[in-house]
Amino acid sequence: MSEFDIITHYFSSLGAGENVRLSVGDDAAALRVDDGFELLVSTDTSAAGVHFPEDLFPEDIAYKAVAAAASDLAAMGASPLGMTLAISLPEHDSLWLHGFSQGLASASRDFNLPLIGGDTTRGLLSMTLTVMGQCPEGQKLLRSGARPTDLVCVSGSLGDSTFGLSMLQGNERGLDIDFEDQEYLLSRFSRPASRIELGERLRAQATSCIDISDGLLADATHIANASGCKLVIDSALIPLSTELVASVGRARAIELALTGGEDFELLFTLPESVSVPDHCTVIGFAEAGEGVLCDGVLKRGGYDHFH
Ligand SMILES: Nc1ncnc2c1ncn2[C@@H]1O[C@H](COP(=O)(O)OP(=O)(O)OP(=O)(O)O)[C@@H](O)[C@H]1O
Ligand SMILES: Cc1ncc(C[n+]2csc(CCOP(=O)(O)O)c2C)c(N)n1
Ligand SMILES: [Mg+2]
Repeated sequence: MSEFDIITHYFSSLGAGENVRLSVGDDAAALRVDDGFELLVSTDTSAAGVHFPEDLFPEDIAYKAVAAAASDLAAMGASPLGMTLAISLPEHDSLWLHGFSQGLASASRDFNLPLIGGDTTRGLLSMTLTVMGQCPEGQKLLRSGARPTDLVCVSGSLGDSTFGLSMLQGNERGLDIDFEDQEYLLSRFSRPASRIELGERLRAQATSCIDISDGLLADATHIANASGCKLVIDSALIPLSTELVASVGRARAIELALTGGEDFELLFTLPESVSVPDHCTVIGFAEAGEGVLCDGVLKRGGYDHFH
């Protein structure tokens, strides 16, 4: 199969969407942005051995890569318009590519991101997704707007994904974990959610927002630094899944939530007057100062590619 056969066979049928004017097949794609909206663009790489174990199911590799990229649109309060995929493949493996394109199709549907273009090359397994979304002018969510007295909130539950990865890597064999809990925790790593609807709901309400990709402490530090204030967090308030607590106990679950990363939940600040959305939890507040104070101690930590 040639490069162009691969594109035609696996990557050319997911490109239709409400705002897509021109899709796969030309030298560039064209998207329409609605009147009064602005275009938001974000790009994310997923590399074998760095973002996923090489032997993860290809369906999950694709799904996770799209979810991780879509999560940055959610963090900005953007509504999805489309995505491009630059993929490098070590070889032509039709079984692998079939699975990959199935996962890509599911994620494209779930996150409302038509695949409008890309690039296909030979190389170490890696994919770079560029996602595009739109937001009414002036309503996008930034990291920089948190103000003293704002509430610090987080969606969903934290820590599941990093523990799911640890299970996949065979590090948790000593634990006796219920089969359904295992399934849930693994899926939180390989099929993460992306909180697009929550991001849209937070437009013009949240004073700051970020998605949790590097871990709660690291991403809270990004909000604190960008906003020029301190975030005060009570670890006892961090939302944890019953599955994670049943598997590792509360103390380790909190540690995983603080530093694990790839939960792809939203961390945001709200003025006290705004009601907290469903499935979100208040874990602290903002005050004058700098850094992240967790249980009375200034803390840092989380995932860093070069540490
Ligand atoms: N090589 C680069 N060239 C230009 N800008 C970059 C580069 N790498 C990162 N950035 C920009 O730096 C900022 C912070 O990037 P970072 O990767 O920490 O955020 P993110 O995209 O939310 O993270 P994640 O990759 O976990 O989703 C973003 O605005 C990003 O676009
Ligand atoms: C095989 C394997 N080892 C480790 C990890 C954990 N991991 C990789 S990147 C990242 C943060 C976000 O990255 P980025 O900032 O590039 O989006 C985390 C928590 C993984 N997913 N797979
Ligand atoms: Mg992000």
